[in-house]
Amino acid sequence: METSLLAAASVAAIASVAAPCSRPVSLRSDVARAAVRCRSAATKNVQGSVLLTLDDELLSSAEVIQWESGKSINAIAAAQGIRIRRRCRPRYPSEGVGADRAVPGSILEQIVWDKEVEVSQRKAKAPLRKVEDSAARAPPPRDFAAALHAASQHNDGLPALIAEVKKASPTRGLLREEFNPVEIAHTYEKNGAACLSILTDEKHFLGSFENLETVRNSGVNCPLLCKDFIIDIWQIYYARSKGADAVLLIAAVLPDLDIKYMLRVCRSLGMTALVEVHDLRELDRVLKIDGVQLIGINNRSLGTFEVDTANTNMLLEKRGDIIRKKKITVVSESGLFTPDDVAYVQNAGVSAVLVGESLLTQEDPGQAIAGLFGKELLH
Ligand SMILES: O=C(O)c1ccccc1NCC(=O)[C@H](O)[C@H](O)COP(=O)(O)O
Repeated sequence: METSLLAAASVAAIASVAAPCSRPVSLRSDVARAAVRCRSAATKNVQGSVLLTLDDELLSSAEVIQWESGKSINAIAAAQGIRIRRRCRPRYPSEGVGADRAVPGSILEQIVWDKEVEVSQRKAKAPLRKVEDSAARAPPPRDFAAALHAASQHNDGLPALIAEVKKASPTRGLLREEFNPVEIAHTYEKNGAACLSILTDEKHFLGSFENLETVRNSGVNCPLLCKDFIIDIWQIYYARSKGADAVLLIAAVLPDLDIKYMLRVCRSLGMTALVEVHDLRELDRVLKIDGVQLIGINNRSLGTFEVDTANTNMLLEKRGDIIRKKKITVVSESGLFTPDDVAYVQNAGVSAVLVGESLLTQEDPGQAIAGLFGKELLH
């Protein structure tokens, strides 16, 4: 696995990461119980703020029992094939205290551990109630899924483009020396991008919420995906308050119950969730969750960084029928560089592509879009 300067620097930082934060697991159980009790009314969480009005049961009784089973969240996640261990969640005796917990098993686990510390610090400065109020005052969200659908219908037969604003990444290090997110965003939109993906993770991607907010306020019209590693609903409200129209929910990180819960939070805010999978087990988990509109198939393994567009083809060969039956829109993500790459994933059945590196590493990202598709996109 190629390690970048960013990854090396982060490994050094992980050693000093703060002790697990103190968010009690019981909070989740309390919310779960409250959600079950108040199925058709506004639900208040233990901080007393309104989470969302439930139009149907948020959690089945079986799921509440699961939370209250005394099993650790990591044990529940591991049973779903999730290899990312959560550090900030209290450890149960059964999980042991071995030194193995000090070293991340993958860059994704490292990102999640860093994210837990970051979110904990942000929440200390801006509690959920405050961020909910900010989100409520933000201009209404744009329809991310509708923008993709419209573009895929009028892109002269080509898939819709989600163009990514990303300065650096763990695999490639610094992608673009001269990085002006607003300039890149406008160039993308002018050259046919249907939506934009704005990296907001600072530590591993040199992104920021300031970038998201300035792009939103700069007159860009297309919907914006806050590209971050969501582990807590607080982040969804915060992204909305900064102008995001969509967020990414990564199945390799989030257990089913988190995804289900976060989908409802997104719906309550009028936002779209792009639910990302990499393998068949994750796809099958997500296909069992009601309310999923968009599935992103990441061609990059977030564990090994290997990138293979055949991943999109393989998963759609196996599950394309059920996806079409459920009218789910599929986005192929990562490792797309040429018109042949785009044609390959489109023939597999996707109607949108998410592209970063191949656009950002070229002098003119706008011309790079025409190069990627083999012709200019209609816009
Ligand atoms: O891009 C990385 O190195 C990376 C490493 C670990 C987790 C996520 C990572 N990237 C996020 C993405 O999924 C990509 O930014 C996005 O799909 C665009 O991919 P690309 O066109 O290859 O830049």
